[in-house]
Amino acid sequence: MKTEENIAPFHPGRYNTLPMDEQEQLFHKALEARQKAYTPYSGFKVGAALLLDNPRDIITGCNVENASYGATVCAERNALFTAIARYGTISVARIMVVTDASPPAVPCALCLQVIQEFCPPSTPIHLASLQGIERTLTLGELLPHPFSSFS
Ligand SMILES: O=c1ccn([C@H]2C[C@H](O)[C@@H](CO)O2)c(=O)[nH]1
Ligand SMILES: [Zn+2]
Repeated sequence: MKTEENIAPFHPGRYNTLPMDEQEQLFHKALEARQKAYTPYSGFKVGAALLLDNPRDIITGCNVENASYGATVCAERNALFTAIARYGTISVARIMVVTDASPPAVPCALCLQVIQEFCPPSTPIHLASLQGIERTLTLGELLPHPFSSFS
């Protein structure tokens, strides 16, 4: 698998490093989740894996489409809602998103908006193809100006 170190857009030292075996585990969990995606309409399968702190756990999600297209749920939101349903309060250390696209797909703005409800802007989001991580950006880089009804 590709490691962050050999990917140009990733600058080593920008993020707390994750031991390679944990990074690989997160990637494989996201890949596994992706295989369960229900995508009869787009055929575009997405897997997401959240690495949680306290307790340390990995929660995954896949996209689930619907004949009423707007009822589709993305993999990232599915994973996040699953984590909240399980634990209530969560602390997300990082997020892995896997698709078969290279260059890698970026989470949609709806997902980013939902992620920012529960995660700080410093949260690393790994964007992976089937070969491994291709890019890592923070939530704040991907969504610098989230909607807030209080701003
Ligand atoms: O952030 C995103 C964007 C899209 N999709 C899914 C929804 C749909 O099933 C397919 C095509 O848009 O990709 C995700 O899972 N995550
Ligand atoms: Zn989305």
